[in-house]
This record gives sequence, structure tokens and C-alpha cells, in this order.
Amino acid sequence: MAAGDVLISEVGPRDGLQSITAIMPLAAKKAWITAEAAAGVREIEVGSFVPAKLLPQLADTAEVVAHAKTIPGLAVAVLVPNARGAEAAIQAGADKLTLPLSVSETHSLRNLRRTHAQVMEEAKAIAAMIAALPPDRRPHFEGSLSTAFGCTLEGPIPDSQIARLAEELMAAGCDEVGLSDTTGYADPASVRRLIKLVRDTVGADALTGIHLHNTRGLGLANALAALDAGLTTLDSSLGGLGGCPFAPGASGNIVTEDLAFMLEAMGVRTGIDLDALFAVRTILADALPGEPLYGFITAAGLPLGFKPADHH
Ligand SMILES: CC(C)(COP(=O)([O-])OP(=O)([O-])OC[C@H]1O[C@@H](n2cnc3c(N)ncnc32)[C@H](O)[C@@H]1OP(=O)([O-])[O-])[C@@H](O)C(=O)NCCC(=O)NCCSC(=O)C[C@@](C)(O)CC(=O)[O-]
Repeated sequence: MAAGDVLISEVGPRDGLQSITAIMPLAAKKAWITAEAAAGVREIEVGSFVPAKLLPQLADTAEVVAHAKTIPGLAVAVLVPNARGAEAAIQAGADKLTLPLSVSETHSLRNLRRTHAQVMEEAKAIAAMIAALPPDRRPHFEGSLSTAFGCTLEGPIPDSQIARLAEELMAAGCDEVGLSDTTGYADPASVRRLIKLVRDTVGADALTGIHLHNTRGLGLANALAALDAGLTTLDSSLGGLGGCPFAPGASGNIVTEDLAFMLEAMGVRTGIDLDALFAVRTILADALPGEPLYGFITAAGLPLGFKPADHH
């Protein structure tokens, strides 16, 4: 199967599971990750290294990472809220660390209990920790600009503040920044505008991915706008699970199944076998009874005569 023109980064085992109260058993998490990787998904954010009392749903992240690391070719990503979490992530062997920096300082205080300056200090400490590792053991380090399209607590965030924080994250030692629409406020025009703003500030190589939520139904339109603007990594969640528990009103990510279908239908290779991907939903349905799973393509089915991108 072709490697793919676009990287779909599955965030369900982290963003999805942090947003629901049910705790998915470790065996089901492992089965989910194994099956989704077998369907061709090449990067999965498998959990967070946060205090277990805050998010007990993710308390087994080290074990989940250990399992995911046994899957050949899979990039194993995790979220870290601070240097302490990064240390645990590095010890577990994660390939990619994402530190969320809410450009809304009100949300940063709600989410991480830290000001921007304090989060920057954590970013510097994480970068120093990574730099001290042998080159072949260094994980990729992303600073994610959360609430970039607006905050449910603070409203719109000035462009100048977003650009300054992107610059500071890169100066602190991140390999790249990401844009996150935590609250589902983005629209295609704002997606294009913020990508240009951040790329003009830190360079095109320092922004390749975006994390979108479908709260207001614009998720796929926003994903397309991001691709048109030159991004190559799109976060999404199986069954559309997701949402930040510390951002009022935040809801699910864009649905991996719908995103993969849209791209393949357009002739954009994802490397994903759609039928195998759709089948992974049964693992979630069995492990999370009563939890709604979203998605249009799995409800409607593939169009008659559908050809994936490799057969265009
Ligand atoms: C940053 C803290 C830890 C500060 O929380 P705090 O209470 O200020 O932390 P602290 O430094 O005072 O430590 C308190 C206790 O936690 C321990 N501790 C400290 N750090 C860790 C750690 N990493 N792992 C495990 N334990 C840790 C620490 O050792 C101590 O233990 P005690 O002495 O009481 O026994 C906390 O606020 C936190 O973890 N917040 C994370 C919240 C979160 O996960 N939010 C959701 C993810 S972000 C998001 O959803 C947005 C995003 C990324 O998806 C993108 C989008 O959609 O836009």
C-alpha cells in the first residue's frame, strides 16, 4: 500500500478517551491501536502523561505506549502537560510528544494551571531533556497552539499573540508547532488565515499539522482548507470521540472514517484501507457500550463503484 500523501494522525485513544467518563480497559485500547495500525494508520496519539487523579481514563498510558511500540512502522504519539510528563513519555519510548499551549491564557490556567510564561519554561525543560538523549532516541517535539481559533472562556485571541507564542515555542526548542481548534470555532477562511500567519512567522517547515474539532459541523471543510494551504498532517478521531474536559462546550474531533473517505475519494492517498478502518469501530462499540459513535460514511456506506486513491 502506498505510504500516503496525507498523514492522518489518530487521536482517539487520547483526545477521545479523555472526554468520556467510561474507562476503556487496557486490552481494548491495545486491540484498537493494533487494528487501526493494521488498517494503515501510521501515527496514533495513544494517551497522555497527566496525573491519574485528573484523567483516570489515561492512567495506563505507559503500558499503552509499550504495546504500541511493538507495532512496526507506527509513530507513537502522546500528550505531555509538563516536563514531568515528558520524562515519563521518554522513558516509555514515545516517538512524538505534544505539549499543549493554549493561546488563551485563561484556558491555559484552566487546563494546565499554568501561565504562558510557565508553560514556556516547561517547553524549554522538555527540549533540554530531549537534546540530552542520543540522536536516535530523540522524540519529535511539538508545541500545540490550542484555542488558536478562539476560546469559549476568553473569545477571540489576537493574531499578534498567536504569532508571538508560536515564535516563543520554536525558540524554546520545539521541532514544530501545531494549530488546534480546541473549541470548534474555526471556519475555512480562518484556517487559511492562521496557517499563513503562523507559517509566515516560524516558517512553513515548522507548521505541518492541524487538530480540528467538528463542534459546529465545519470539520471536513476546515480540513480541506488546511490541505489547500499546504498542511500534510490532519488529526482526527475514530467515531469522532473527543473534546477537552477543561474547555466548556468542546466536543468531538473530526471523524477519522469520514476524513479518510473524503481524501481517498478525492484521489489523495492516506495509506488506509477503508473497510479495515470501519471495522475497528466494533472494538469501540463493544468496549464503550452506550457511547455514541459518529460518522456519516459508516452510516451510509461507500458509494457503489467507489475507488480508493490508488485506483484513480
Ligand atoms: C500540568 C498539571 C500536571 C498541573 O497540575 P498541578 O496540580 O498544578 O501540578 P503540580 O505540579 O502542582 O503537581 C501536583 C501533583 O501531580 C503530580 N504531577 C505533576 N505532573 C504530573 C504528570 N505529568 N504526571 C503525573 N503526575 C504529575 C505531582 O507530582 C504532584 O503529585 P503529589 O505531590 O500531589 O502526589 C495538570 O494541570 C495537568 O496535567 N493538566 C492536563 C490537563 C489535560 O490533560 N487536559 C486535556 C489535554 S489538552 C486538550 O485537550 C487540548 C488539545 C491538546 O486536545 C488540543 C485541542 O483540542 O485543542
